[in-house]
Amino acid sequence: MIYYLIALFIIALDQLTKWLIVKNMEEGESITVIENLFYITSHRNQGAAWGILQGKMWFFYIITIIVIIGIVYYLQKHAKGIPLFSVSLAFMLGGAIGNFIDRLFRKEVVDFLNTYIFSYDFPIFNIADAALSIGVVLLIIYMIQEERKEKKEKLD
Ligand SMILES: CCC[C@@H]1OC(=O)[C@@H](C)C[C@H](C)CCCCC(=O)CCC[C@@H](CC)/C=C\C=C(/COC)CC[C@@H](O)[C@@H](O)C[C@H](O)CNC1=O
Repeated sequence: MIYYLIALFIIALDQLTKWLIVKNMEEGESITVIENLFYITSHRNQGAAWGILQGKMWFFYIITIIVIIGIVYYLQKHAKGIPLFSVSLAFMLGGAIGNFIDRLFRKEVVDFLNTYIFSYDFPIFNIADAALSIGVVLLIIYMIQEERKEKKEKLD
């Protein structure tokens, strides 16, 4: 149950930040937070990561609904009592729903986190993308841990 609250918190934070950007900034406007490192740039994306599949909203609706159903199923059936697994799913659930709300009501996704750390042209993203990516990373860590545990049990 607590994990749905984590997802809800992520959705609220994501939608609040996107609302602030839409309300207070023109598209394309950029605010320097840390010179050459981090900017807040108001940006819109009708596609997925790196702007792939521009405008294919139906495709995104279908994929996102499948992703959401899959996450809830795993949260209920397989992740009970496994905090790391549940948190990774909660982060992905929050992120997926956050962008889903944008795609439903805005027909595009609001992005504003503009960093130059990862690589020069790292795309501008939002809280939902960050939550999704963190969820993916946590899931990979969990799966590696599981792998090691199984190997160890086989050796014992
Ligand atoms: C993060 C998933 C993207 C997110 O997927 C979603 O919504 C899901 C729920 C629905 C998609 C239709 C399905 C996933 C497609 C797979 C994909 O895309 C490969 C992702 C790799 C990823 C590692 C997990 C790397 C990193 C990306 C970025 C930022 O990472 C911090 C760049 C974000 C900017 O291009 C920004 O403009 C994107 C815009 O906000 C719309 N966002 C989406 O489509």
